[in-house]
Amino acid sequence: MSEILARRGLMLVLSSPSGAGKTTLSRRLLADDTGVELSVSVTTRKPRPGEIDGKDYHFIDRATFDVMVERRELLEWAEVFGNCYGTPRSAVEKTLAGGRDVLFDVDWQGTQQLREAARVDLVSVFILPPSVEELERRLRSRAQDSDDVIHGRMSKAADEMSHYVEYDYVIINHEIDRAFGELRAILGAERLKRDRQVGLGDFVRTLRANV
Ligand SMILES: Nc1nc2c(ncn2[C@@H]2O[C@H](COP(=O)(O)OP(=O)(O)O)[C@@H](O)[C@H]2O)c(=O)[nH]1
Ligand SMILES: Nc1ncnc2c1ncn2[C@@H]1O[C@H](COP(=O)(O)OP(=O)(O)O)[C@@H](O)[C@H]1O
Repeated sequence: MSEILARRGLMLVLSSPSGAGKTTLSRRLLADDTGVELSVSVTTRKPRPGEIDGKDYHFIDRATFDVMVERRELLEWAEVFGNCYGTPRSAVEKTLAGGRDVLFDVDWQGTQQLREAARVDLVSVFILPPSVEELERRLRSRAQDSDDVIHGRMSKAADEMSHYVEYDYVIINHEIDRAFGELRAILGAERLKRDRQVGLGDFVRTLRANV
């Protein structure tokens, strides 16, 4: 019985306009698959009701954020909707080295920076809403943002959605179970890519030697 081959961890990025469903999909994937670890971002945004410091985000002040940028402790960072967000470098490198996959919920600016830093490890997925009306309905149903914030995020949605062309895969989130099945299919296929399976050459040589 051959042991399960080791593999190199991949960087799975989910981006979408606010309200399209990336947090919902991320939480389901983390609950469903122990091989995936969330990259917990730092942000200067204030916590929303129910958000847990250290789990959803590391909530920090602007001065601390700027120090992390200066010390190059962030793999990428961006200003989004007037708040700063960034990916701490050390946790990502540790998870990838352990052969586990890292899940990122970052905007198109962060995805561009991650692609420049680690193109071969990156798998990028853009989540689209089924309609603008449904997007706004979901933002309002989430009831985590004020009317002003919702208006601001809707006004940015058109520009954000124009960046779908930069992503490897696109999921239209009509219904959450179907969208989650599609996300799992993408991850499953990407994990089986030949150049991510460490030790495949030796395994095949052994097979061929025993014919
Ligand atoms: N570049 C970058 N973007 C991030 C990071 N964390 C979150 N974001 C993005 O910032 C935007 C706002 O996130 P958030 O305030 O949680 O609102 P949400 O989109 O409604 O969930 C979203 O597009 C996120 O993908 C990060 O570490 N880096
Ligand atoms: N397919 C869907 N159908 C209906 N509601 C959805 C669907 N996907 C997500 N939602 C809901 O829409 C709201 C926004 O989803 P969320 O995951 O927070 O979006 P994002 O992280 O992209 O801003 C949440 O209340 C979530 O439960």
